[in-house]
Amino acid sequence: MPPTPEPVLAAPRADADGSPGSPGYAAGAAVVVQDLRMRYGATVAADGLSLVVPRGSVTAVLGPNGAGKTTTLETCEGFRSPQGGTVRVLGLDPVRQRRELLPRIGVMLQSGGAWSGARAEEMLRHVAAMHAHPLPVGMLVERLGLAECGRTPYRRLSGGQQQRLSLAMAVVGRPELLFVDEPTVGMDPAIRRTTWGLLREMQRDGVTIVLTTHYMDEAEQLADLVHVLDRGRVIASGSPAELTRGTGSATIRLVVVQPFPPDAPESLRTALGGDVEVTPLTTHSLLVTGTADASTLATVSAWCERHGVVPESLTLGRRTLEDVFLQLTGRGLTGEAVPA
Ligand SMILES: Nc1ncnc2c1ncn2[C@@H]1O[C@H](COP(=O)(O)OP(=O)(O)OP(=O)(O)O)[C@@H](O)[C@H]1O
Repeated sequence: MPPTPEPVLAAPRADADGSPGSPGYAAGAAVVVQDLRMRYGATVAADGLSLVVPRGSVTAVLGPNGAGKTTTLETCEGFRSPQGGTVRVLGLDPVRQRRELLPRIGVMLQSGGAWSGARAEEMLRHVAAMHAHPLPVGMLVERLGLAECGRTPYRRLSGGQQQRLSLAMAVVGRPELLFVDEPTVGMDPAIRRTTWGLLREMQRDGVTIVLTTHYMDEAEQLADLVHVLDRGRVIASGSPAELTRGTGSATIRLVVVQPFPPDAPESLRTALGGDVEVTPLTTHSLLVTGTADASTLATVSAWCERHGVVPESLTLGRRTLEDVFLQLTGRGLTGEAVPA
C-alpha cells in the first residue's frame, strides 16, 4: 500500500491579492495597514501606524504591553473598524468584506474563542465542519498533544492546553493567512517547539503568518520580517538579522552584585571612548553596544576592578532584538523603564 501523504496545511488557491486599483494594494502584500489611528477614550492604541505583511512571510509584530499589537491585529481581523487610516487584508476591507475574508483567514485569539462547556475535540470537530477543506482533526489532535484532553471541557483545560486548542481551531480550516496573538504563552518548551514546527510547516506550504509575541527568541526563530511597535507606532522594521546588525552586532552585558554607583554609565562610557554606547538596564545590569569586542570586554573588566564593582557576570554576545528595542526606546520589552 502506498504511504499516506502528509496533509498539506494550506488549501490550494488561485492568487487573489485583490485588484491593483484597490486602496491599500501593494504587490505581494497579504496585509497593508496605512496610517491606522485607534483610541479607547483618552488612550491612544494606534497613532498613525503603518505596516506591510509580505505574502508567504512570517511577520512578527513586537512590542511591550500596551504598544498596540492586539488592537492592530483585531483591526486586520475585522473585529474593530479603523477610526482613521486604511487596512487591507488579502486585498479586502476586513469590516466591509468580512464574509469574503473570513473563510480565507485563521485567527488564534489571546484568550477565549471557545465555549466553556464544550469538550476540546468536539469543539475542534465543530470548527472543522464549518470549513470546505478542513485538515484532518485527528492529525492536529496528535500533532498538538491534545489527545490526553480531548474529552475535557474547555474551561477545565490548562492554560497551555487552551492555547493549543485555539491554535488548532485557527489552522484547521487551512487558512491562507493566519493571525496568531502570543501563540506560545503558557506552553511548556516541548510543545512550544512543536508549535514552532507547525507554523514553519504552514509557511512552507504557502501560508502567510502574522504573529505577535513578547518572546525575542520566538521572533528570531520564526520571523522573516519584524515590525517593532511602541506607543501605537512602528519604530523599526526589518529582518531579525537586519535589525540586530546595527553599528556593531556584538553586545556586552554586565551584571553586578551590588547596585552600580550613580555615575557608572558615564564613567564607563568615558573609559571605553569611541563609538560605544552604555545603556543601563536595571540598577544591577547594563549593556555595552557599538564596537563591542574582546578588547572592549577587557576594558570593562579593568573598569570594574578600578571602581570596586564586583561583576556577577560579564558576557560578550550577539546583539538581540531585545537589545535593539532597548536602544530605540530606553525601555525593555516588558515595559519597565530603564533607570536614569
Ligand atoms: N477595549 C479597550 N478599552 C480600553 N482600552 C483598551 C482596550 N483595549 C486596549 N486598550 C488600551 O489600548 C492600548 C493598546 O492596547 P493593546 O492591547 O492593543 O496593546 P498590546 O501591544 O497588544 O498589549 P499586550 O502586549 O499587553 O497585549 C493599551 O494602553 C490598552 O490598555
